Amino acid sequence: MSDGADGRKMKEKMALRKQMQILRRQLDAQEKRLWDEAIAQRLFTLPFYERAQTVLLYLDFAGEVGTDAVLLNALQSGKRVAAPVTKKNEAVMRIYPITKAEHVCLGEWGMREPVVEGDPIAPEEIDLIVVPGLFFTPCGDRLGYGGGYYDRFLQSTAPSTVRVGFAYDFQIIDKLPIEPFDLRVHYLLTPTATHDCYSFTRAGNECS
Ligand SMILES: Nc1nc2c(c(=O)[nH]1)N(C=O)[C@@H](CNc1ccc(C(=O)N[C@@H](CCC(=O)O)C(=O)O)cc1)CN2
Ligand SMILES: Nc1ncnc2c1ncn2[C@@H]1O[C@H](COP(=O)(O)OP(=O)(O)OP(=O)(O)O)[C@@H](O)[C@H]1O
Repeated sequence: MSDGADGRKMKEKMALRKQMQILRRQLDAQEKRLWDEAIAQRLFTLPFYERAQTVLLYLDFAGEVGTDAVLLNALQSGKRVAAPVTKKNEAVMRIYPITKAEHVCLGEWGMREPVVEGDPIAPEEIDLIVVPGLFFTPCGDRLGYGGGYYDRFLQSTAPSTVRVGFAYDFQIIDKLPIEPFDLRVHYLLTPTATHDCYSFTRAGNECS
């Protein structure tokens, strides 16, 4: 019986992923730049960004909300900036520093990754994580590509680590199929709104 319910959930997630991958690829380049800038400006005004010393960013691809402006701002502000490195045959996501915006290469999944130099950064050292997602709810639930990379990685971060999602307004929906291991984002930033999802990240707080 539970197999049937799990199967339905998986199918629902796959359909949502397909839908968003198509939608995002149709974005108008100029509109996308304006939206990316608006989201970055929202982040820059938030006290947890100012306080963060180590920031984990995803390096955007395939219509994801752009993070390059955040990368530059964080480097200029003297923060330690890092991004994930993933291998197709490995379930773990490793985090490496980016000291210069140009120190980026293409990884196995076709996404930009930091050029690996020295040791990875331990998950507990990260103050702020900008988490990628295809869909979010206003309560901070998230649907990613389905690799489970972020779900697993977030379990190993410190309780004080702030998770923030970046999304275009059309990526926000009321409800998402979620799993027991899913961790919500604490804040969700869109070009038009800053959602404070903190109260929903505590156990037992239902998203209505
Ligand atoms: N920018 C960015 N970096 C990231 C992630 C992400 O979501 N965004 N990840 C988050 O976990 C990790 C990589 N995870 C991945 C999980 C699945 C697929 C995947 O299925 N790719 C499809 C193509 C998708 C498309 O073109 O839109 C494929 O290769 O067929 C790729 C990467 C780490 N780095
Ligand atoms: N904490 C975890 N422990 C063990 N397995 C996990 C964990 N998190 C995710 N997984 C595995 O990863 C698979 C994908 O999870 P899910 O569909 O939630 O991905 P996602 O959140 O869309 O992707 P991502 O986290 O990469 O952005 C799940 O089927 C599950 O088996």
